[in-house]
Amino acid sequence: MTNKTPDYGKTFALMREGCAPQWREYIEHDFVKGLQDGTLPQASFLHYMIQDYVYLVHYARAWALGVVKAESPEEMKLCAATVDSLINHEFSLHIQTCAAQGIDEASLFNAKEELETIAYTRYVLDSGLQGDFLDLILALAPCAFGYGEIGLRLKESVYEGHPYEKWINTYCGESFQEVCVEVGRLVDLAIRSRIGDNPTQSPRWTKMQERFSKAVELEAEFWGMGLRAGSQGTGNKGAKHA
Ligand SMILES: Cc1ncc(CN)c(N)n1
Repeated sequence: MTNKTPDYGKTFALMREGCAPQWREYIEHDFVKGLQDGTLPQASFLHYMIQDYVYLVHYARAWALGVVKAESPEEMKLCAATVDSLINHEFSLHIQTCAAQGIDEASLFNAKEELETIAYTRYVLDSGLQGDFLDLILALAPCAFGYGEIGLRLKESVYEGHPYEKWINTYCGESFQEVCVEVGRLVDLAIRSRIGDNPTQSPRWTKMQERFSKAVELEAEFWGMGLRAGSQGTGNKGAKHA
């Protein structure tokens, strides 16, 4: 497993370091280990994918809120490009994986949300509704950076026929990695234009780190929800359980 920190910008490196234990719990979660060695129960994976589709719907709404809250054309364009990448690319992985199990997109869209899904997505949306652009993107960023790092770490373990080959290839793939680099650029740009070149010296830094760290914790809870589903045998096809 590669442990090198990916280069997603200056803020990512600082924020990741600022919540190192929580970051480890996120990217080294048992769910991720199960994806890597293929031992994750299919029921856990399917339940997670259904919930993750719902998560991505709200996550795309939150990026669209970024378009609303942006304060420069570049910020606006980067947020709009991320909305496009989510809806027209990342969604496909979930739609195809679930379709292979007989679950269509309409059922995914109407799936019943788990508490962890509600907690994480509404936290992100509320960060943007009650806060400003920085609050919003700091709550949004761990999603991209974490999956980017996990994708790169798991890349070496994938082989043809690996049960989670498509998932791993999506997140280590060029197009998702490009999104992570662009999100890193956006976060650095937004911070520099609002609070300057030494953000850790800003009175706002502690709150900014808290915003990021909370989203990281919610990511680990989200994996936990997926694992529990497999152990309880609730990860079946029905939208009722979804
Ligand atoms: C919960 C979660 N976090 C992050 C990602 C990567 N976009 C995702 N699909 N789902």
